[in-house]
Formats: sequence, structure tokens, C-alpha cells
Amino acid sequence: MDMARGGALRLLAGVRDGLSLSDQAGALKALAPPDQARAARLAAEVLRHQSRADAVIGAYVSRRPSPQVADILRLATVELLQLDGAAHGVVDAAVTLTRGLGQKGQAAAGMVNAVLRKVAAHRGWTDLPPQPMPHWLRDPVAAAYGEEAARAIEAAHQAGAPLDLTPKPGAVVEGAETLPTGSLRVHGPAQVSALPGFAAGDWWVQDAAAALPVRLLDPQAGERIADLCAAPGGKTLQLAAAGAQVTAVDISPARLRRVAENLNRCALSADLVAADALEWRPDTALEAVLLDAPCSATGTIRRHPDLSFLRDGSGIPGLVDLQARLIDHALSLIRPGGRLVYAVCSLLPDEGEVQVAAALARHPGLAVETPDLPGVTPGWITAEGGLRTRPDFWADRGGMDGFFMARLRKAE
Ligand SMILES: C[S@@+](CC[C@H](N)C(=O)[O-])C[C@H]1O[C@@H](n2cnc3c(N)ncnc32)[C@H](O)[C@@H]1O
Repeated sequence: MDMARGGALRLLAGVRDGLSLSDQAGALKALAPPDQARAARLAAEVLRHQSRADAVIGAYVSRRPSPQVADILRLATVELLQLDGAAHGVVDAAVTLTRGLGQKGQAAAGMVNAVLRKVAAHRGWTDLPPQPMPHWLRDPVAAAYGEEAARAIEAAHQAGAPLDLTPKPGAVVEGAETLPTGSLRVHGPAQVSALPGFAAGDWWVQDAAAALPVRLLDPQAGERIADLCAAPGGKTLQLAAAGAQVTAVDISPARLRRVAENLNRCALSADLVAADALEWRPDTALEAVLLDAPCSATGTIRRHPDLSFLRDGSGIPGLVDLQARLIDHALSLIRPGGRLVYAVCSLLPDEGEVQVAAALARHPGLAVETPDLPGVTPGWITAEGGLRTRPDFWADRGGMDGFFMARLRKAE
């Protein structure tokens, strides 16, 4: 367990230095795989509960601890109050980790011990408000969906995410819940590669909301369809499983290798092209394009809690500009009467609703087709005819990622 705690602290230090948790996967290579998994889980839990942990710790410290000691206190606090860790073991481990910081650690160990004993007896943890979204995100989210929704989204971020799978047509996974939209949901901790049907390629990991853009596109067997920002390939797999002739384009050759691995495991096929989608053009016009554009990924914070600590919102205007150029290029690849599904895993209207309204204004004759999909409730349909999902939807079932998507039909 202490290897895992040490690993979690290394990951948290990395996030403070601007590295995402997934960027740091290699940093824990020396640990046994179960410790790597535990370290990643602990680090994510600390980030999900950081403001609550700081509020509790703040009540018992007289001086601001160093960043390393602060992380040790947060980790122990989250273990004690959120993960029901046994006080004796958690406090001892935190003291040992503090001593391991060298001379300064020796001096802080007594304080860590005293503070954590008080934390262990603290009451009122569950009454503390969840980790707030950063202002650059919270302000537009509250303006778009209301203050109550912003709070519900923060509660969903704190709750984390279950594991969702998209099955190949007809595949079943024992013990998984079938969601109204057709995805499968596994509750509780699960090791993906140990689930039944993994090796056989019966399914792939994909959030229930992330599975909707391809359902909205409604691919038909034999249709020529491009997936323009394809990696790691969840949507490419859906298109291929429907029998479409898919070309999966992604700018990153390394990420495209993951698409190849996923296709291989699931015995599905697609043409893979490593290219800037803005420069890629097929020989003849396509039936349809799926554009799952690069975006702020603010709809995925419940699975990637580090995002709130790594971004400051300054990248959004550049992304909005790129998305608009990708939409225009994607439309130029489609035959008259063909369809484009535009999707982003973002909570920000500027990347979703506003982006589509702007595309309609730029392209006379382009029309939005209102979704009619199993499990999609009318409240998810936007004024423009797009589909908006939020982390606080299906709260009693474990939520879903925040996405915006719209099906656009090109004029004949
Ligand atoms: C939101 S992810 C796509 C997720 C993917 N559609 C799935 O369902 O698994 C965005 C992807 O866009 C790729 N990308 C970013 N800019 C691009 C560009 N100009 N051309 C092609 N791909 C790009 C990134 O490498 C990244 O893999």
C-alpha cells in the first residue's frame, strides 16, 4: 500500500507541475501493476476531494505546509474521511512518508501526526460542498444551465464515473447493467482486461454519452464514412461494427496505433490515416463524416479530475477556431445530401451550441436533424436541435460525460 501512496504523491506532484495523470502513466513503471492502479486511483480521489480536504486540514494547521506535506495531508485526509481507511495505518503511513522528505520532513512529522489525529475524528465531511469547477469553466456553465445545475455537475464530478462499455451487436456482458441508450455499465472497481469478453473483443470501453454521436449518425452497412479525429477509436469501432467502410483520420500516429490495437482486438477493420484532418481529402465525396473535434474535454472531468487543475481556459478560443475550420472542411468532403455529425466532449456552449449555430449561418442550406434515439429524453435536445448531455444526467445511475452533438444535413 505504501508503494501506491508514494506513487500517488508522485502523480500529484506531477499535476502541480502541469502534467496530466495520463501523461504520467510511465512515471510509475517501477511499481507492480496493482500498485500502479491503486496509485492512480488515490491520486484521482485526492483531486476530486481537494477543496474539502483543504477545508478540514485548514481547521487544524497553524501554518501553511509545504506543497509536498500538503499533498501527504490531503491524501491521508481523503483516505480517512472518504475511503474509510483505518486511522492508525493511514496516520502512520503519512508520518513515514513525511519523514522520507528529508530534514524538513523530520521537522514536519510531528505536526502531520497531530493534525491527522484530529482529522480522523473530524465530523461533517459529507456536508462540505464538492470541489468547485474553476471560474473559467464554472461561469459559462452556470450561465448556460443555471446555478443549481452547476452544483449538480460539481457533485457528479466528485462522484466519479462507472465503467461503460459499447457491445458489438448482440454481445452481452454478465453482471453489467444495460442502459436505456444501449451501452453497458459496470458498477464498482473493475479491471478492464479481466472482464468477460475482453480478449474475444465483444466490447470496448466507451462512456454512454460518447457512444451517442455514432448512433446519431446512424451508419449503414457499406456507406463510406470518415471519422476525422478518430483516436483512440471508440467511434471508429462503432462505425466499423455497423458495417460501414470507415477511414479513421488522426493527426497523432502514436494515438492512431491505439485505434489499430482496438480494431484488432475486436476483429473489426478500418483504413487508418495519420494526417491533419484539415488537409486530408478522399478521392470521391463521402456519404457521411463523424467529426469528434478536439475540444476542452470539460465534459470528462468526472473521469479526469486533473483537468480542473491543469487548464486555465486560455486555450478555448484557439480550439473554437480550429473546430469551425474542421466543420467547414468536413462539409466539403461530403456529397450533396450527405450528413455530418459534429461532437465535442465539452460543457461549454461556445464549443457546442454556438459552434453549430455559427456553422448554419456560414452554410446556407445546411440543416440540423433533431435526434430521435432510444434512451434520449426530450430534455437533452437543445433549441437548435442538437443533443446536450451533462455529468449530472442519470445521477442515480452514475451519470454520464458532458457532450454536445448535432447531425447536420448538407443541401441536395
Ligand atoms: C476527442 S479526441 C477523439 C476521440 C475519438 N473520436 C474516440 O471516440 O475515441 C480528439 C482527437 O483529435 C485528434 N486531432 C487533433 N487535431 C487534429 C487534426 N487537426 N486532425 C486530425 N486529428 C486531430 C487528436 O489527436 C485526438 O486523438
